[in-house]
Amino acid sequence: MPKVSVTYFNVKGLGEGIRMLLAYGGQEFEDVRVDKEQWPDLKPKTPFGQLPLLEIDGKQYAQCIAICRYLGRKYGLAGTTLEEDLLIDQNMDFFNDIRMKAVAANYEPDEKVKAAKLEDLKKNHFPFLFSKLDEIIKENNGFLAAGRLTWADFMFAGVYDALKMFTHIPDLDEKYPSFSKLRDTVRSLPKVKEFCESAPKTDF
Ligand SMILES: N[C@@H](CCC(=O)N[C@@H](CS)C(=O)NCC(=O)O)C(=O)O
Repeated sequence: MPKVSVTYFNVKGLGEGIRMLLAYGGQEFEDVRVDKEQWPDLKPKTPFGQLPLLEIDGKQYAQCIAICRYLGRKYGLAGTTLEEDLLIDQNMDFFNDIRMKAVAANYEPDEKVKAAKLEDLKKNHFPFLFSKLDEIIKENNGFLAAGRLTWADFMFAGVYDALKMFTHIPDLDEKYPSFSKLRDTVRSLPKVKEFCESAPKTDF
């Protein structure tokens, strides 16, 4: 077996999909979690100055969606046609667009501007985006695409709790039960469950 490690911060966020996919594939890996103090030294040694980072036999790979897509292909969780792959990518990118909107507002340094941006998202953008996402998941038998489990669901499940926090919509789970259900479906897959139970506990 190759020597594999995943390096990320001690949260689920963008690293969790990769961790869960490796667990699903039965690949042993070192789950490296760096803290704020270690990060400045490591940053220049990563491909793009960011985490997560996947290492396979000493070779580094970055960009979480690309990594999840690669692991999905490896473990039989990709599309069966080019068009199915396109739909998986399409819905993954849509979900990521929502995430990026929420993240951008939260990283706004001016508190007043931040509050205004969040308000605008909640009023004018999230209702459309989340109902669309809900519709997509319902049309796909509870999954993000292809009507069955794919690698994109692992990204979704890893990021969902962080996204929820960034939206500041405390009843997101109640408004759209399909979201937390999909997260739980992935986290309940036998080998994934085992990983989640043994991993450090984090809120998001
Ligand atoms: N496009 C990258 C984004 C990675 C990213 O934003 N990583 C953040 C943590 S979630 C990071 O490394 N932040 C620390 C920094 O930029 O110094 C991916 O998908 O992997």
